[in-house]
Amino acid sequence: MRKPIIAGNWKMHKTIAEATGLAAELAAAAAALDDVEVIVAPPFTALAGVVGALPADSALRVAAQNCYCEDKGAFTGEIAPSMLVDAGCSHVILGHSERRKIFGENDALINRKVHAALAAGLNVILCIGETLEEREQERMYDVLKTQVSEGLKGLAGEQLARVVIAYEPVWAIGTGRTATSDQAEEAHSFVRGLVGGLFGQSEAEAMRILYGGSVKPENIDGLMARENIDGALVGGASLQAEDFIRIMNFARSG
Ligand SMILES: O=C[C@H](O)COP(=O)(O)O
Repeated sequence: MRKPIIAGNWKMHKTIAEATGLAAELAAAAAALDDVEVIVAPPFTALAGVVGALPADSALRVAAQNCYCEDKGAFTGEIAPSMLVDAGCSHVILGHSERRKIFGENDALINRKVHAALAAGLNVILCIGETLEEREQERMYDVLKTQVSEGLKGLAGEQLARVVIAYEPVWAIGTGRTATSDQAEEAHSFVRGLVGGLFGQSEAEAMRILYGGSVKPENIDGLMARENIDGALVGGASLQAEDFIRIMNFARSG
């Protein structure tokens, strides 16, 4: 039985005060849910503040939205995985489609980041997903296959256990156009099969695969009801406590 994960990606939103306030509200709600793992990903500037505002035994975990693949050095503007650990993060999101598209990150760089993050002791949420054009050209399976095999390249089984995959069809992100639960289940089942082929059946069965793309309180239960959907990576609806708490609660009952 895979424990569901509900993760909120706050992207480039929230001051330190706003982030710590929201995190405190979410932590109180997460404390009542021992059957769902809840993660929030504030912007870099708010990470230490959010961690510091949480009780020591908080059920709410904190992720960064990105990191670099080196531990230190002359990399102006970048953040090392060890710095995220120092700030109190347990997770890092890597390979988000906004990083791929806007900042030109490719699978090779993302794979280096995955290795560096795991080596520093972080858990990784690896994002994958096809664009609308790739789907319409029936290249979706090829794209997912490349992103999974290149993103996870060279990992050992112990490392894979600290990786979560987030399937986020790019056409569903921030558009209000959620993938149907059939579309999402089809992609998740394909991704689980890929992981099985690369690492083995039991590793694939243990892997949590999250869906992301316009997840809301109104559609989370239909998604969570599907066999291969183990939670959600939520953008817009994670920015206010009420919606995100509703999503967390649906994930429990789903
Ligand atoms: O990381 C989260 C995704 O990009 C989904 O964002 P969204 O829920 O605003 O569509």
